Amino acid sequence: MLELSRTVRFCLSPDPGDDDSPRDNTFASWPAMRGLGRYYEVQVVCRGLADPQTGYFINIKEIDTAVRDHVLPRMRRAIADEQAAMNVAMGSLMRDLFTALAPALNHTVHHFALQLTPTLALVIENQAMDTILIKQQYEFSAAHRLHVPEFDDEQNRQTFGKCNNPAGHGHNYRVEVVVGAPIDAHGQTVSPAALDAVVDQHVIERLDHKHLNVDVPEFAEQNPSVENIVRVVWDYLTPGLAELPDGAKLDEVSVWETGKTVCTYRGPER
Ligand SMILES: Nc1nc2c(c(=O)[nH]1)N=C([C@H](O)[C@H](O)COP(=O)(O)OP(=O)(O)OP(=O)(O)O)CN2
Ligand SMILES: [Zn+2]
Repeated sequence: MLELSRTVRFCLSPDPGDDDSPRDNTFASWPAMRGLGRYYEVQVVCRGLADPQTGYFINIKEIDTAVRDHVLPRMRRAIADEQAAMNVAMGSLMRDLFTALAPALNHTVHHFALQLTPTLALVIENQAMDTILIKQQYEFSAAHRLHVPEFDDEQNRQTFGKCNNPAGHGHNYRVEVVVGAPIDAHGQTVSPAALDAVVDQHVIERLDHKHLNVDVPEFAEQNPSVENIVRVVWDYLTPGLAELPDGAKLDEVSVWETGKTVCTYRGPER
């Protein structure tokens, strides 16, 4: 089985006057931005097998067309009224978008993501249509030192190199939290603002602008490596998420230590 992912970018304004723009070279987005329109990105992830002759599982242009024919008009209707757009039932909307898209792509869509801001995406999967995955990214800055007290100086230097510097060093850590949130009877789901508040209180407040080895009790006895940080963040969030509406569950946490290093944790059982 192959998984093919296609990103489609588009800009919307309540007035669809830009529908006649050329459809080629859509990397930047099509329809293009007009004035103070809105920018969106969707990711369609399909699963299947490649045709032995063409090597294609599905032509990416078919995915573009399906998104433009089925997702864009629904999104345009959803934003037509500013007040209604603010209160839209995001769970229902995601389910409607998926249900409209799936037959146009022969039901090969495994999941569909709507990127709402550079840091926030909503995801719906074909086998869990009663749940939305909310993915949000955050950042904190912290200092740390990698050091094992049982090692001698040479062993510490060999193992951790410049990361063993006694005065420590810093990173701008990026954290991505993925929460599975049930869609309620009104089509609503956990709001990103509610998730942000939990992450802020339970994670950012504890780690931001701290020296992890000195200020954070969880790292008094274990190294603040990215592997340990991601598990500590998971543990901080578990009680915090109990404050969200019933049934919201932590699905995945990722921590980037640098642009090149990321560690992901899906809990002790996965
Ligand atoms: N398995 C792990 N290895 C390393 C970790 C870690 O948490 N887990 N952490 C570090 C250090 O924190 C270090 O600060 C990382 O920085 P650096 O080695 O500079 O990483 P870069 O990718 O920025 O390095 P380049 O110099 O650009 O290659 C080390 N290892
Ligand atoms: Zn480091």
